[in-house]
Amino acid sequence: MKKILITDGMDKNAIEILLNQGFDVEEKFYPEEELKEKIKEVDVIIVRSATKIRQNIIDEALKTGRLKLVVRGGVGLDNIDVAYAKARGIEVRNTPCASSNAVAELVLCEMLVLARNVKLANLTLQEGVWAKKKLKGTEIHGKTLGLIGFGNIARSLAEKANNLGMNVIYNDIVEHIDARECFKFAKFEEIIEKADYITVHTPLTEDTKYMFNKEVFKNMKETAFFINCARGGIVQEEDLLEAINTNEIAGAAIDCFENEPQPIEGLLNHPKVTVTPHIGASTREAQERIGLEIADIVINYFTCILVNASGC
Ligand SMILES: O=C(O)[C@H](O)COP(=O)(O)O
Repeated sequence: MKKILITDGMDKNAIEILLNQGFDVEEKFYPEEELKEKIKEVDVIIVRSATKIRQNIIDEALKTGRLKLVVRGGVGLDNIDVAYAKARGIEVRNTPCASSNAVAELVLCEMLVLARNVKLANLTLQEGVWAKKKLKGTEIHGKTLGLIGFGNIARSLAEKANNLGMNVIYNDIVEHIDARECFKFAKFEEIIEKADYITVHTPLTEDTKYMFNKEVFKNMKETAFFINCARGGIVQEEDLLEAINTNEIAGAAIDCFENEPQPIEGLLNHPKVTVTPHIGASTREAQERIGLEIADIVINYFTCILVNASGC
């Protein structure tokens, strides 16, 4: 019987599907040292972003040769040493589209929260201060949204923002064809200088590490907001804090931190920074879609192996 280990949770219906297909499923988080042992006993491991599948874990798996498939329920693969695993015959898969809408909706929510000073309004009212006069906000309608990276999430967000009357400009490694000409390709520097909301949607790689730093924040508008629902590490967080404290930018919304689950204090406690604990993909709908896609990936993987083995 093929054994599946799920370490960061998975939709219950999808687990049911795997059980009904005859897989032996264990759902439990193992800290690194324990995972080094556990990984030797499983054929498949299913993770989100909390579990790290680094070379040391893969090396342990190779001692028994049982691990065949690593599935990332979600998009970012920066917690898995993909090339190392694949070079050793272990397949790695993710679910690249299933959570796009959920993350795009969170970014949209963050823009409105920033525009209308919702965090400050909450904090002051909870302290008994009726700060109505100080809380005059702005509207996102008519403002410019600058997207850095134009993959599935950014495109979903671009559509929504466009429907709400925003101008959308984007930068990516390639210029995308947009027949309706709703979204305009722009240089990175141009987006930084022009946009009222800058939101990053790239993976964390050697090229994007600290892409947002002192120099970049210095060139943003004083009224602009910065949003990161992509990955910590793309942003130099100390530089972001300084830019907000010196009024170089107006504020930020951060869902992904360099050091999770213990972000730096300065960001957590700042009245102009909205913080959430990496919940972009955490909607019921997204997790259902992710679960079903994972079940499909696992079932297809083993079906193909059987078909190939029988020489069909
Ligand atoms: O890369 C992703 O899919 C998102 O960052 C969500 O990560 P999570 O599954 O750990 O919430």
